[in-house]
Amino acid sequence: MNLSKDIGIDLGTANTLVFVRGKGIVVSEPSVVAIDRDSKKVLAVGAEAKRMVGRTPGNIIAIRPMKDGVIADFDITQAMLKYFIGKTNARSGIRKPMVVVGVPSGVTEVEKRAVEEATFQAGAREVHLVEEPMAAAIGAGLPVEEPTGSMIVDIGGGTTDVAIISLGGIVTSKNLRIAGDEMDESIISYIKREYNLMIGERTAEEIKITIGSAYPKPKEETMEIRGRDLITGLPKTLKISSTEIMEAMKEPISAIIDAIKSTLERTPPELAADIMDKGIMLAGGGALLDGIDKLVKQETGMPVEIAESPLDCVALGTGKILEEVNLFKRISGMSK
Ligand SMILES: Nc1ncnc2c1ncn2[C@@H]1O[C@H](COP(=O)(O)OP(=O)(O)OP(=O)(O)O)[C@@H](O)[C@H]1O
Repeated sequence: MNLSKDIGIDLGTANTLVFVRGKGIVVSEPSVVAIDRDSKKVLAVGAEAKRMVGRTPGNIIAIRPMKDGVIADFDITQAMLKYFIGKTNARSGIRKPMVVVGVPSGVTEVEKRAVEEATFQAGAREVHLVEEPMAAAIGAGLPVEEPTGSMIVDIGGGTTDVAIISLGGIVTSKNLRIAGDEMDESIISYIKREYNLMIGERTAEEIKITIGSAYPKPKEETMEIRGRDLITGLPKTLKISSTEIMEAMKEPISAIIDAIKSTLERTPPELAADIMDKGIMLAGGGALLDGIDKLVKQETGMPVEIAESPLDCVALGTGKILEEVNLFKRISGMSK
């Protein structure tokens, strides 16, 4: 019998997912915390707090404590983790849980220690960190332990991780602090520049998910959006097209393509040959962007596949690491 309910966490910029050993993913919520500005009291966490973003009265502020994949606000991250871990009932076990947390590749030692510390404070007995691209590759079902090259591109909210993995280790990787959030920001600036209309972050994300694409759509789509006219100061409705949105998001998307290309350029020839055969696996919420697979294929000439549940890969990977002790021992880069 297990005395503790061990858990795996994808502590993401946009979403936090928690995997409980033997159960699977039990929490999947936005990484948002609403607090009272004066008392600093936490009022809501997760989905409930996200609904408040951009709609909060003066004394309530909604905070995304993770930025660019790392902790931007320590106390709030810790409160958020405590809440999510609490939701799993993991602390009701006889022993406190062992926790495996995914962190972006390329985070500094200081950033790693902050994640560890926040996880301990939130009630963990033992904390192990795994690099997100490794966890994502495991979660996407890539044969990370085999002597063959696998390539994973994890496009999240704050970071894009690109990695070539072989024999349980990351051979080459690149971490880019450009991902889904930058796509939203570029939609905001495009609409401001072209139409003098101010829209919020949530609207921008909705536009991206509804009509955004990385590759021309077979048929143009349109969408009505609402915002505040910067000249009159009044609310205004506007119709926007998928072609415009594709144009608006060009910069962050080409930065992601460049990161993929430069990682391929640094890949040892034998492994590059494996990738040519087996292709590139896309994971993270950004893999759901319409046409991103087509664009990556066109720009690299490699076969491209989208993971089965792109948003769940890192959490599923941390879960597999918890469940398979041997895998845990064999993959390098696990740190305590
Ligand atoms: N259908 C979709 N089309 C385009 N983008 C999407 C779609 N669904 C989700 N996203 C984007 O995916 C991002 C979130 O992905 P994910 O949950 O993998 O990130 P995260 O793990 O929280 O972030 P990070 O890895 O940077 O810490 C957000 O920017 C979200 O807007």
